[in-house]
Amino acid sequence: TYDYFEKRGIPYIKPVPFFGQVLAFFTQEKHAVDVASEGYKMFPDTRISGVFTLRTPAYLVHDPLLYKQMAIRDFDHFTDHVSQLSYETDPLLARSLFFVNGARWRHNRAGLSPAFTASKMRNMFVLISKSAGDAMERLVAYSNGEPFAMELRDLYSRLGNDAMTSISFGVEVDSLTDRDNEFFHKGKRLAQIDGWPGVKLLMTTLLPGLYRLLKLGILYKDVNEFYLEAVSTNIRHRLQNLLKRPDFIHLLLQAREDELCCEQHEDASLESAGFSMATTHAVDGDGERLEWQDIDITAAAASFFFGGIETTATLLCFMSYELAVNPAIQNRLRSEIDSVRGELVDGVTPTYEVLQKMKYLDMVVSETLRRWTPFGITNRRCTKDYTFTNSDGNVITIEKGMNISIPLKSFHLDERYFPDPLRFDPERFADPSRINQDAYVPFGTGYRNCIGSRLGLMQAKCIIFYMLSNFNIEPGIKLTIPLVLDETSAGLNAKHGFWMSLIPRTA
Ligand code: HEM
Repeated sequence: TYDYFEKRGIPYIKPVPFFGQVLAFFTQEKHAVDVASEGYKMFPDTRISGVFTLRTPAYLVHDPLLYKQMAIRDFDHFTDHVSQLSYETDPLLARSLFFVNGARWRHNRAGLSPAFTASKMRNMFVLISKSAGDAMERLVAYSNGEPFAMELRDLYSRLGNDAMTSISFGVEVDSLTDRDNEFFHKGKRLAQIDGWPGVKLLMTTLLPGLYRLLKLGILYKDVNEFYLEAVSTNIRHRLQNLLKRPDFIHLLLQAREDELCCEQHEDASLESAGFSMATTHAVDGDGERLEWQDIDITAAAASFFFGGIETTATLLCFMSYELAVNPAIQNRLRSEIDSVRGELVDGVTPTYEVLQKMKYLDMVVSETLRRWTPFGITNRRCTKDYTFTNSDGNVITIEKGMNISIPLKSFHLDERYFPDPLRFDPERFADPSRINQDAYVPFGTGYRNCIGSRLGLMQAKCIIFYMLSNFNIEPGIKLTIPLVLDETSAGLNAKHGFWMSLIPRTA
């Protein structure tokens, strides 16, 4: 087994017997993303290297251009993600967009894309802004004009949970006051990517065979049941009372009736949600009509929740950290916020259009996604043999069935693409034409990139707008500087939390 890459002349990390390259994953001494991307720095001149996960050979892409080719031009060789969940153990996630593959993915992606157009997002943004604005009012009241300490991962998880519960499941909750409400409790379990669920999630990509063999499920059983019941009840209620609300359930019900389509004339001025937004590539669903049972609608909503909550909270946490330790950047961003306030009807509530044109806000967000990539690695499975030439002239054929990892974080921290990569510097994005767009991929690239990039960006921008309108963010006493990362989480997190001091601007 272990001579697989040797025979093909492909650089690879010498495996540890039985464990291959992933021993550190089991001992948790290194973050899983870093374990999986270890070869990237070791072999700087290759386009691809070899990895052994236990005894199975797999590939790691080093060249962003090769990733782009696989994701766009040669997409039909790489249509699938690596994980293969079963309906039996993961009834919701196995039906969700990230985890479905083949023809089913194509139909789902084509069917769901119209729910993410700019005008749909603008309509939905009203719900997001209301949810965040109401929460911020409560936070301001809580502060009573005095500075207070707060752990921001918890705060942003609550804000994100409430906003996503509103737009994904059609229910309004207030997790700042009603701290143990069932939607927050279940939502936390749904989006949990540390502890045992995180280990299982990592296993689906690092050790997919073992995961299936052990018949593990990622989501807790009670979470699957809770959301299925909640969404089915919500759907019945809407149909009986002819209710309409600009959220995902409404759009997915339209999809069920075959009424969901892109607007004939999308307003071009709404299109971009910023530099980092993933370009959309139309996927053809082969004209086949999808049956949207309640379980499919619940699965789609749950997948938006699962894919969107932690990633967006991570973006907000690290952005707040950088603003706290770089007060000049924070002040400049706050000045930009104050400068657009006159354009808002009530001087307080940000609109989609106003956020969209805030350049410095976009620079700060884009740089945070580069420096602290929330989703550090993605993957593809080779679905048809693929041949390309390596940098040394060696012709390589990736065989059907092989797994491929794409180290998004490594691209972002590679000094060949981003000089002085560990420095947080929004100025890099002052002139986007100077950014290597193949190497800047926080939302992945190609047909299977993130479907929710516009939503994630607008939500994060909205929340930070409210935060800086009301508070100065300063490092709290319990904050570790520089941050110590939690090596055991499947996502990106601070080991000791994001402890900040929030100083009301009126103080
Ligand atoms: C800052 C926030 C976010 C980041 C950094 C992020 C990043 C990513 C990345 C890197 C991928 C994999 C792309 C690939 O394999 O090429 C992905 C896929 C996905 N994301 Fe996001 N995401 C974010 C927010 C969201 C939100 C808000 C949603 C919900 C609507 C969402 C839903 C999804 C889904 C459903 C997929 C799978 C797409 C497919 O397989 O067709 N994400 N995301």
